[in-house]
Amino acid sequence: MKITDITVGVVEAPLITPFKTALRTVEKIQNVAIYIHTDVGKVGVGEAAPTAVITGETNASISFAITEYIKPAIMGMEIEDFAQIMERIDKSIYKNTSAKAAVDMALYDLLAKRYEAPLYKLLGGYRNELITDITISVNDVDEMVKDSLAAVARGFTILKVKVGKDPLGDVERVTAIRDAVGPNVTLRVDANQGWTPKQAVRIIGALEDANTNIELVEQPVHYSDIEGMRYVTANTLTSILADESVFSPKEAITLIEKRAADLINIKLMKTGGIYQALKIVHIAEANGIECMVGCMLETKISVSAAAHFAASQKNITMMDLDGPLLCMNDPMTGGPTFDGQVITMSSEPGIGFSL
Ligand SMILES: C[C@H](N)C(=O)N[C@@H](CCC(=O)O)C(=O)O
Ligand SMILES: [Mg+2]
Repeated sequence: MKITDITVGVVEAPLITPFKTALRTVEKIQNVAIYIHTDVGKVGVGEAAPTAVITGETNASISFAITEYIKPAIMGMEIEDFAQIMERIDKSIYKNTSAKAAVDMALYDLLAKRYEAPLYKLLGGYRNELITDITISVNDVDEMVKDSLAAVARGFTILKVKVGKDPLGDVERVTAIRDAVGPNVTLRVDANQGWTPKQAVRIIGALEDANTNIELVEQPVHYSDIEGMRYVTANTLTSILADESVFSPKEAITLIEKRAADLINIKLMKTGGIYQALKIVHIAEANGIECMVGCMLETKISVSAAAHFAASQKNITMMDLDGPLLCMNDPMTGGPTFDGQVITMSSEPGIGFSL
């Protein structure tokens, strides 16, 4: 199966409510969709999210990287020569991980279609159902409590609570949410780099003293402050999850060697796709570190690819794949179903979309 063309388009979805973190506020998803065409008429589909504050990429940079660098490097290649294609993509341009991720997932879509298997089965097929958390945007306490109660009423049992924008109010935010939702809801806290190491130890300690029973705290400090991550991990009892600090397998090795986190959040937009993500999950597994699979503000196209990856591996024990649940409309038919917190894998070949 030969690659004959790669075309780039746009995928848009207004969000149900504004998405707010310590890093940014977004009201509408505007991502890049890509289609890889082949000589046998099969088409692979992928998506890239321009998360400039995390990956440094924009819509324009993603489209340019794909059409001017990645596409020329792999045009005409046979899908079956998969590792060679991946090597060419890696060498075609430095970083640009979301652009690479879109191409990588479209190629995996084609590879699985070639062998007539659902992608998650081809990758390892560990489970066929996933439970995702849902994000509670950072806002005033009352609004976050209201949003948390609404999510619980919709059946969500795991909330990912965004903090870090106003550190002085964060203990009150999380404590109020715990009081409102009761003890049976799992709370994850994501500071998106918003705290200093000392603030993080103080805030997490206060949450521990208040018996808020937080499952984990994600990326408490600046992504480049690995010593700060180590300090927070060493000085708190709550599990610390690295997100923005880990893009590549090498960064995962450094983080693990320095004991700078207890857990790793893998996102295809950070790794450059499934091929590199598999390396991170295996490095982590060999070191006894469990992984989450997360997403950026992404629609069902790329979150479905992430779901296939997450379903395939035993060592992926946490899912933050709520992108499609935050969108007003669904751009695709077919693929995994997103029904409340339950994501169910489908038996269609590839990622599963009807194109
Ligand atoms: C959408 C997901 N739940 C999430 O929070 N992802 C990121 C932030 C992504 C973004 O700003 O687009 C995270 O930090 O985990
Ligand atoms: Mg995060």
